[in-house]
Amino acid sequence: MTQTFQPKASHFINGAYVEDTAGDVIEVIYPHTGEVIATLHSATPAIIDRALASAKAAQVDWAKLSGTERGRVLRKAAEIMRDRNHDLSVIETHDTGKPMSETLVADAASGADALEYFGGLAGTLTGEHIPVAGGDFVYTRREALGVCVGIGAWNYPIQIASWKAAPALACGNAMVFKPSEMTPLTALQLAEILMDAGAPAGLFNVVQGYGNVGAALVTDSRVDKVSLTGSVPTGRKVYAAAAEGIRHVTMELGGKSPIVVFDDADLENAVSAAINGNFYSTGQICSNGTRVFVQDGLYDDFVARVAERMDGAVIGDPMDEATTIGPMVSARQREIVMGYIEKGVSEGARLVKGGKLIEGDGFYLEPTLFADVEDEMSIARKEIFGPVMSVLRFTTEEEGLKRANATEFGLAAGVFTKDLTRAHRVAAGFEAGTCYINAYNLTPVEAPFGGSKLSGVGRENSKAAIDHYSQIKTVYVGMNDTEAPF
Ligand SMILES: NC(=O)c1ccc[n+]([C@@H]2O[C@H](COP(=O)([O-])OP(=O)(O)OC[C@H]3O[C@@H](n4cnc5c(N)ncnc54)[C@H](O)[C@@H]3O)[C@@H](O)[C@H]2O)c1
Repeated sequence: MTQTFQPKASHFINGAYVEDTAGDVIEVIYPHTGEVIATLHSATPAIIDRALASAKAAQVDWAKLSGTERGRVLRKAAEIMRDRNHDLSVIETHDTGKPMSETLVADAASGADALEYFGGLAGTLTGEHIPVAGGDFVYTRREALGVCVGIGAWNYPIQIASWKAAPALACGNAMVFKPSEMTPLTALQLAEILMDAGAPAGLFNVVQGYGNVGAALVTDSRVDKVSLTGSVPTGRKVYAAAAEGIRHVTMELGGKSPIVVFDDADLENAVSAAINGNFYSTGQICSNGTRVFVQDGLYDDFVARVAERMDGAVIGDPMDEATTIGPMVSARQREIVMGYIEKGVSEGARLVKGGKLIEGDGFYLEPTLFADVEDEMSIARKEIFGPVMSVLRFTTEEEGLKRANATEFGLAAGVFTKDLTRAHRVAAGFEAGTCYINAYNLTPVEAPFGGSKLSGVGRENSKAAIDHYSQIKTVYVGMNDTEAPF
């Protein structure tokens, strides 16, 4: 019998758990067994109203604190999150199906990094002094936006919540966060941690719900900023809805990123990057390098070596720390991925390995390798969001780069080569927000992360995120008599 993870109530508002059973039921399912591990309720209009009202009220005094005082709370929260890492990882593994070997190092751990980083930055946020003609001067104040709404995807629940909350709170904002209905549990834990760290009630609120709850939040007149992590279709809707109220937005959306491997690349490193960039989190990562372009001279060896190393994957119980591949998040997501695998075969790609559904209660499927993939095939164009690697052959640098960029997405891109000048030339040529040279999919909080083209607007993490959670007020100071024509 699977452990259950029923929280005290569905929502966290004004410093306390709150329930309203009138909302639609949300069943939380453990992807390893298909069993229900918690039952929550989607937010009703009354719950949404309470959450926004408490955020609005809490923000005023929070913004009056010094950055150092705000930062102290965030850094304390980072410490608590690290202390609770194991328990948080167990919940995250049950919520998402991702193996403990990942959640122990990549989820709450990254969330804690964000809280610590922005906690440190909070006290450094200042405006500037600008001398102008005649002894007058201008100074700027970096001010909070107000109430920020965060909306999360299901693949990195506590990481996404923390990556949004940390810069928002550091800048003096309050937040109402809506996790994905698929993975609603750990955002509540973040709310508890912030309270335990000394955050005022109402500063960080969690409301559960389906897309309609997200939509209601985005259009409320009390909301100043919306940060979404999700798919492009949802991004389009949320961006448009936010535009109605001229709200600030950050859009972290989908991708179909390329990894370009040249003949002179270190084969094992390139293969490792392609494995991580396609199979980590069972392929459910937005920035995955799902189109692997390999130059002629290395092509056959590369495909053979990936296939060989795939034999080392340990698929199964995500609670076993030896497991490296867990189930897909849901039966539905597995169905979508199986549909793409079938398309890959029917459109003529060479299925080198995997491709089959694994029977049982959990939502498992085999990690899958396609070679001889052509640019126009569905598996080379669409975001699959599953463990499916497509290898494509290329000959010249110019051709490789052109084909790598021939996508509507622009989230990430990687190049593997030992040629220093080529590495930088290709990185400069990539149409993507986050690029890698001889590395892939590393997302330290110190570095900006985000997409270009349809993959999004704005940046998370790093100092760049501050610009997306604050605004500049200009104060002109007259030091002279004011002249008028009459
Ligand atoms: N760029 C990034 O940082 C990043 C990170 C992780 C995932 N993603 C992307 O997320 C997608 C997978 O996640 P998903 O399936 O949860 O995405 P999704 O777009 O289906 O849902 C994302 C969130 O939006 C909410 N939502 C749905 N409709 C809404 C509406 N009309 N108004 C407001 N909110 C609404 C959902 O309830 C959910 O919380 C993939 O495309 C992936 O690439 C991007």
